[in-house]
Amino acid sequence: MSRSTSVADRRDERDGVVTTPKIAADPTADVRERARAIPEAAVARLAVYLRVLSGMAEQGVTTISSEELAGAAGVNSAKLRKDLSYIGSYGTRGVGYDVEVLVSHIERILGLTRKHSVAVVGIGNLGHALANYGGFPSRGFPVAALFDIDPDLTGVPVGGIPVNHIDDITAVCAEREVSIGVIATPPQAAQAVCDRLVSAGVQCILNFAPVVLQVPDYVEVRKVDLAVEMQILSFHVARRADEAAGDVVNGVGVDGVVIRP
Ligand SMILES: NC(=O)c1ccc[n+]([C@@H]2O[C@H](COP(=O)([O-])OP(=O)(O)OC[C@H]3O[C@@H](n4cnc5c(N)ncnc54)[C@H](O)[C@@H]3O)[C@@H](O)[C@H]2O)c1
Repeated sequence: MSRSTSVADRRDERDGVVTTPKIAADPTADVRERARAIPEAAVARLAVYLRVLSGMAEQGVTTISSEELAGAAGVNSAKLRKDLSYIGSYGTRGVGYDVEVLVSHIERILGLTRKHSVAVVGIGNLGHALANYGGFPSRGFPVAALFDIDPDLTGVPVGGIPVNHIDDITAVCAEREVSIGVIATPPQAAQAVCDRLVSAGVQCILNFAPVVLQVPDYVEVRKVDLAVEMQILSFHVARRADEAAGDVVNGVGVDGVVIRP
């Protein structure tokens, strides 16, 4: 009995809905179809669920309720159930989700069934930290190549990998089958580095430099900006303070207690 389809079938029975299970002739086409329909924010949350579930699997946990998983991932359980419905995982009432099955569903949707070799370009403060971080390989992203323009860094091992000169980027990326390029150069060098990565056949770019990159349509770019994250935090703190002040003005204390004049 296939665990994933039986879980979905049981949900249909529970809800009194009779459906003919859709069996895709090509199972990978089904995964691609589902993946296209998932909102971007849900994709980010799926990655968080995967991290939590992988940690639980390592501790020997075999099933988990939506409330437990939602709590550990920091979302509410309605949102979690909605997110997991995008990938066709519904869980079983009273039992929850099979951790192993859910991990493999999410991995398939996120395209993690094969490894993605990573190249880091710009081996300064940030590049050193990324190259030395041991957490990427275990999650399917081995760091395979490092590049810098500084000739003094060429050949110097960082995190066990010798730095290559940026001029060798095409040959090294092809040889090591790099599929993700991480840009950790100063902003003024980032576009040229991006162009070189794209010419070398890299179609996924993670950009840490504070600059908007121009890329062809077939290239995916994600920008990481910790300052923006902090600005968002600051916005939420300010809004909460404004709301609390407004409540006091309107005669309601922060804990919902009515304040009498
Ligand atoms: N996104 C974030 O939250 C975040 C946080 C910290 C830093 N940054 C950004 O990351 C980048 C790196 O910061 P850092 O502190 O590590 O800088 P850094 O000056 O320590 O290192 C930059 C490295 O890039 C190399 N470099 C310069 N031009 C290059 C080129 N054309 N090709 C290859 N390598 C080249 C330099 O030789 C140097 O080793 C900056 O753009 C910075 O603004 C972003």
